[in-house]
Amino acid sequence: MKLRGLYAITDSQLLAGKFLAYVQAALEGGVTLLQYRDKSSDEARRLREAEALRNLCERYKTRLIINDDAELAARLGVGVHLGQTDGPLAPVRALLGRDAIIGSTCHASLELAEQAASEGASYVAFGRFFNSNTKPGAPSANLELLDQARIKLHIPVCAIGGITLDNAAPLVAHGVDLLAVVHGLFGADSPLEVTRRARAFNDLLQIK
Ligand SMILES: Cc1ncc(COP(=O)(O)OP(=O)(O)O)c(N)n1
Ligand SMILES: Cc1nc(C(=O)O)sc1CCOP(=O)(O)O
Ligand SMILES: [Mg+2]
Repeated sequence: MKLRGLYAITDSQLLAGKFLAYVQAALEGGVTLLQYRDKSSDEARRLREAEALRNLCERYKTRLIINDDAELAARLGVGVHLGQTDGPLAPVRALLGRDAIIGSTCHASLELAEQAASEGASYVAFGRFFNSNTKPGAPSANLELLDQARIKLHIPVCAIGGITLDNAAPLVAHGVDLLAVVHGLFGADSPLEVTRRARAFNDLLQIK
């Protein structure tokens, strides 16, 4: 199955007090991948929330990805996203098995992306493409990189960083498969608006 569509990423601060309601609203609108991103060290809460997300994802046939934490991903039988400082990919592929989705942050580097692909990444993520509320200091990437990536890479390409409904179209036109979004999806005033945004991202990607 080729990975293509909206990649919703949770944010513990942004979703405080409305976590499951907003995630469910996004799934209702259509989400290809859901990433549980929680940078805290509260292991008990992380396990509880990740289990709740796994149950929700099963209902909506969405694939769950855990940010940073391969052990938690293995425990739940789901995928993982690894950044450049989150450890090597190959042992995680061995731990999670060949069918697991493993993503790799490659910033604006095709070399990192080719290396990740050779180590068994399921997709590579480039970013950030725009100003990001969630991670303002992330290194920036541009559209030309996506053109190169389309030529050189044979795995799905994800774009991240400040993506909204107003700026996502050029990313799609330059061949992005996955649009990874925090604020542009979950920074909404109501669950209904989250669902509307998810549907609109899918329309941009021509996902039914
Ligand atoms: C889809 C996606 N792309 C990039 C990242 C960033 O990963 P990383 O560089 O490890 O930074 P943190 O998210 O861990 O702060 C991501 N999480 N997801
Ligand atoms: C987690 C993350 N990683 C990035 C990178 O460029 O690697 S940008 C980012 C934050 C994405 O959130 P928002 O959609 O609110 O900008
Ligand atoms: Mg990380």
